[in-house]
Order: sequence, then structure tokens, then C-alpha cells
Amino acid sequence: MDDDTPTEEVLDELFSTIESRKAELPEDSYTTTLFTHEKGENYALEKLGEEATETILAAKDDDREELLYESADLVYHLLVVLAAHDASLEDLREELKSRF
Ligand SMILES: N=c1c2ncn([C@@H]3O[C@H](COP(=O)(O)OP(=O)(O)OP(=O)(O)O)[C@@H](O)[C@H]3O)c2ncn1[C@@H]1O[C@H](COP(=O)(O)O)[C@@H](O)[C@H]1O
Repeated sequence: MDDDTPTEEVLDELFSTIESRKAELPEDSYTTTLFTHEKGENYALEKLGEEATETILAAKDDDREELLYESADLVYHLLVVLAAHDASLEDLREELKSRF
């Protein structure tokens, strides 16, 4: 990911990186470990659940800094799970838009 990426493009850039990791499975990539773990998809799903719990605890503690940190972890792991199921960020946007 490029440091110069405008903040409004960060989610697209992140999702594009995740899709590239899924296609190429480079070594030394945390994302690759989520796609290839010996526990299968359960590993990524467990991480998603852990990050959700940590996000909830940060909100309960009214710890804004921790809430933002854990929310970023949560969104990243959610995007990995969406990519694993061939769902795109655009699919998510369309689902959200359909609720307007
Ligand atoms: N956004 C993320 C991202 N968010 C979280 N993580 C990883 O998710 C893991 C979270 O696990 P844990 O919660 O156990 O770790 P923790 O947050 O240190 O500890 P806690 O206090 O939360 O328990 C850590 O290893 C983080 O590094 C991420 N790993 C990668 N990315 C992005 O994905 C890109 C590709 O990364 P690689 O696949 O590693 O090249 C990177 O450039 C980043 O942009």
C-alpha cells in the first residue's frame, strides 16, 4: 500500500492488495496466512470474531484510540473473508446502497 494513497481510496487500495495476496500467495504475508492456514477458513473466521470482541471491549471502555485500532483490524479481517468468498468491496457498497 502506498503512503500517498488519498484516505478516501484506502479501502479500495486495501481490498485490491488483499485480492492480489489471494491470487499470488506471497511468502512473508500475513494475508497469505489467512488464506492458507492449516485450520482452513476457520482461522480467518476466528480472527474476525476476536477482532469484533476486541472492538466491542474498546467501545465498552470508551477508549477511542483503541476503538479505532481494533475497528481497523476488524475491517481488514472482514475484507479478507469477503475476498475468500469472491465478494467484492463493490458488492458491499451495492448492498449498503440498496438500503438507502
Ligand atoms: N490492514 C492490515 C492489517 N490489520 C491487521 N493486520 C494484522 O492482523 C493481525 C491481528 O492479530 P492480533 O489481533 O492477534 O494482533 P495485534 O493487533 O498485534 O494484537 P491485539 O492486541 O489486537 O491482540 C496482526 O498480525 C496484524 O499485523 C493486518 N495485516 C495487514 N494489513 C494490510 O494488508 C496489507 C498486506 O499485508 P501482508 O499480507 O502482510 O503483506 C498491508 O500492507 C496492510 O495494508
